[in-house]
Amino acid sequence: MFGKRYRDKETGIIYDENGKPCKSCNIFSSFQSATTGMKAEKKKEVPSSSDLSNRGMPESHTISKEVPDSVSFPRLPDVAELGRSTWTFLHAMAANYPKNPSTVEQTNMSSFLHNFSKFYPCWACAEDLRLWMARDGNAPKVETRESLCHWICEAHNDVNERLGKPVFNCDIWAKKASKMTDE
Ligand SMILES: Cc1cc2nc3c(=O)[nH]c(=O)nc-3n(C[C@H](O)[C@H](O)[C@H](O)COP(=O)(O)OP(=O)(O)OC[C@H]3O[C@@H](n4cnc5c(N)ncnc54)[C@H](O)[C@@H]3O)c2cc1C
Repeated sequence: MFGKRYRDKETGIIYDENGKPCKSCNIFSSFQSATTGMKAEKKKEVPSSSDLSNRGMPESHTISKEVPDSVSFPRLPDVAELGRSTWTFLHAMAANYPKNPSTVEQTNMSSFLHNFSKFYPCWACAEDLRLWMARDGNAPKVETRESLCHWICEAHNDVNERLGKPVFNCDIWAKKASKMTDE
């Protein structure tokens, strides 16, 4: 089914408009089996909360009210863990942004990035990002997928520079990143 994004209800695999499995929407193993022509294991149905009651079940099947020790509890990430996950998200978002976005999509992306710079959980990082964005020529470049990939790379480089880390060549990065969904 080309020209349209869709979910294959039978396999659970999600496809992009180019007819290829969406790299950012699937678990890597499902993606691999789809590209090698194997049929992915059908996703198991998640029981609804009403199915989870113990009504009519033998005692051995009753659901414990206690949380098992193996469950890890939510905790706040540190700046590096948060940063790595966030850069992964931002670069992936740019690589999946429309190649030729509509005016509405451009406005929405620009608003998202301005709001992101207000709510990023490391407030000090967010403050620096807002200062960087306010400088001449640093407003979000949302006109095309490639321009957005370039802009996120430049934003990342600004932090890299401040932290004394190597910087990327954003011209090369943006060309590569904006074609990742076509590979
Ligand atoms: C908006 C924002 C602001 C931040 N501000 C601060 C701060 O002020 N102080 C602080 O200590 N930390 C800050 N961080 C976190 C910091 O950027 C790093 O994420 C963290 O230090 C972990 O670094 P890392 O070496 O694992 O690689 P990361 O910088 O997290 O990068 C992950 C991977 O991305 C790739 N990469 C690197 N640069 C680029 C680029 N320009 N374009 C494309 N890919 C690239 C590399 O392969 C790298 O391994 C910030 C994070 C964000 C998202």
